[in-house]
Amino acid sequence: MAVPSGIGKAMKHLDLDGHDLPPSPAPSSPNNGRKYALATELVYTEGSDQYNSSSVPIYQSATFKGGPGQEYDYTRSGNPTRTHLERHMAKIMNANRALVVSSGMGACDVITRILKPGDEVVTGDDLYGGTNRLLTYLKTNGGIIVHHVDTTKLETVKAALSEKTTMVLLETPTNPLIKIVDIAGIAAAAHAANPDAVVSVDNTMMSPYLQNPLDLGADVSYESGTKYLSGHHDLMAGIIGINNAALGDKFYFMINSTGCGLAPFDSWLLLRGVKTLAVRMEKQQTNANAIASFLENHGFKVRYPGLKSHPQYALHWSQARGAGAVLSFETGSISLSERIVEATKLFGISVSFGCVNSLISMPCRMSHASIDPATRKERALPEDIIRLCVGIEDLGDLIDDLSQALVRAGAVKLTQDGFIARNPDDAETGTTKQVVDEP
Ligand SMILES: Cc1ncc(COP(=O)(O)O)c(C=O)c1O
Ligand SMILES: N[C@@H](CCSC[C@H](N)C(=O)O)C(=O)O
Repeated sequence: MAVPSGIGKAMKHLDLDGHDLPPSPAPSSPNNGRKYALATELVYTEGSDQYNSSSVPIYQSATFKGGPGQEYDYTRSGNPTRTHLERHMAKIMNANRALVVSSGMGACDVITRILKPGDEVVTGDDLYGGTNRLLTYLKTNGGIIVHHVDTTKLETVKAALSEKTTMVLLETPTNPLIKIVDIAGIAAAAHAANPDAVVSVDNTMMSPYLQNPLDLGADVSYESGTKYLSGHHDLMAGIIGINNAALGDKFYFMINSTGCGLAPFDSWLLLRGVKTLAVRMEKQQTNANAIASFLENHGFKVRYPGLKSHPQYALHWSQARGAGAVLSFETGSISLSERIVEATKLFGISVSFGCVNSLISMPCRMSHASIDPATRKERALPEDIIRLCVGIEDLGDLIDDLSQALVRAGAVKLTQDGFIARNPDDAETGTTKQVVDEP
């Protein structure tokens, strides 16, 4: 079968020792030839096969015949379906090049593999548990110095930066405390401290539909494609977007060397998912906004950048186009939080987010359980925090589900007007402002 026109162009790739490598996906052109609004670009792809197939074929082949000089030889090194996805992702991430790998953590691994013993990393004090786990491993086994600081405070970040800082790793909004980090401010400060510092932003909580870190001065934008990009929790993927060609080549070298490039079928599935990102995200954030207001109006401390009460509301909206669909709130009691989580029906108890169906979780028991309790306490991660990931279901059904769960758990009571009100005096639940249970 002929290689689809428009997919991949042969280019020479040298490995780090200067040897020829099999051809890798070509970087897309600067500015990516974006012609339309983002919602259109998500759907619109150029290049097809000799049959003008509307959906790019799945090149389910490990090898390609032909010998030296051909565009593809082995799927670990490059595959037409993956190339098509990488071109598409580069376009929507405003990147010169995108690389797709087997998971979000795979992307983080590829990026951090450029670190050497003695290098310093500045990162946040609220991070996805898996990212924290990888950084802890690098600190313990790789001789990397990792500074966890409050990245919401530019001065604190500046104090941690130096000419020894080789990487800055940011999340914004952070998972799960939904803290906002000034991408442009930190990128400028990092590059002032060390012009070669690689500023990497984990964009998982926003997706390229809502935020483009490369436009704000980041060197690398990466994310878990397992979340919003795929949208259906049916695949794992990680995406890395870069503008710097040399950095892109280093990352490609790591991907080819370690074999973590995304498989053809998953590449195809992700391409399909990305096409509906705009409609899913719009509906998800409309629902999330309403749910955040509903909870806030009933006395809960809600963390969501769509709420004016968010302490960094203005900063968030200066760098993003929406609030996303993940919010967290506290109840004041671990056992109360557990009862709420167990009482919902539409909100499924599960890790992850960005999916069409709504999810509920207790991060300290689930997504962030790998951060030891002492560190969670030190970093002020509340043990009772509940995270909601809002899907595309009917808003009325979602609010009804949450309402009945809050009532059944004893967190609220129905007033004469039929409204739900907080019930802080409930003796059985003890819903005080303090966390009363031991972790
Ligand atoms: C913010 C964030 N970054 C990265 C990851 C890692 O992604 P993956 O699960 O696809 O490895 C996750 C979740 O797992 C996440 O929540
Ligand atoms: N057992 C997994 C937990 C995955 S958490 C997935 C997602 N990032 C989230 O925040 O929910 C692990 O240990 O990594």
